[in-house]
Amino acid sequence: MIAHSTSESSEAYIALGANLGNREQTLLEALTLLNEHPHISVLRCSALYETEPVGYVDQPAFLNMAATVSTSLTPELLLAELLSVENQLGRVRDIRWGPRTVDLDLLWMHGETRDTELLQLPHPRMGERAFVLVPLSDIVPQDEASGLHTFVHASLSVLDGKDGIQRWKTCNWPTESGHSGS
Ligand SMILES: Nc1ncnc2c1ncn2[C@@H]1O[C@H](COP(=O)(O)OP(=O)(O)OP(=O)(O)O)[C@@H](O)[C@H]1O
Ligand SMILES: Nc1nc2c(c(=O)[nH]1)N=C(CO)CN2
Repeated sequence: MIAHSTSESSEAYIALGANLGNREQTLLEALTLLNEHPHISVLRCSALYETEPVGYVDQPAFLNMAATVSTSLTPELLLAELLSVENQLGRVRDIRWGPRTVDLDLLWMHGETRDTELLQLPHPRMGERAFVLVPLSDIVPQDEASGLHTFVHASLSVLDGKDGIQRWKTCNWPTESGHSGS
């Protein structure tokens, strides 16, 4: 039998990015849609950061943020929900690392590792990306026993710096929660 969810909840960390359309509204709407899932609760969100594109540079600036969720879903089903929210919000996949209405990456999940084509966990590129680490550092608690706090700060200290990352706005979700289409 395939396990769809466990009786216990785990914390998971998600990176969000957008550089097409109304970037802020799309990110907030992504949080709203995730939170509407019966087995996902959004617990914390970082500030919104405006970031220069990395990888494929000929594209508009991104807004990036990070969020903590509590979920009883397996990592595979949480990823499926992230991909579903991307699709609901109009994500089209064409250029690798290219422009997108929204990108939701599963960064880390308590006690879980995966190394399949579908899902790599922890996210293999998170330690190289200031646009992920800076928002994540807003929401990873200092007393976090998993080592994630240490990982985030150690990775940030060896990156060239935080150039191209500007704190843009405090996240007011759920007060300003975007529209979920209803
Ligand atoms: N931890 C993960 N989070 C999100 N997607 C993942 C993860 N591990 C593997 N994937 C797979 O990667 C595929 C491509 O994801 P996506 O198009 O968002 O990549 P990208 O954001 O362009 O690049 P990157 O993977 O470098 O962030 C997804 O369909 C998913 O199956
Ligand atoms: N600044 C920034 N650059 C990127 C981003 C992103 O979210 N922010 N996402 C990418 C593919 O995951 C590629 N490059």
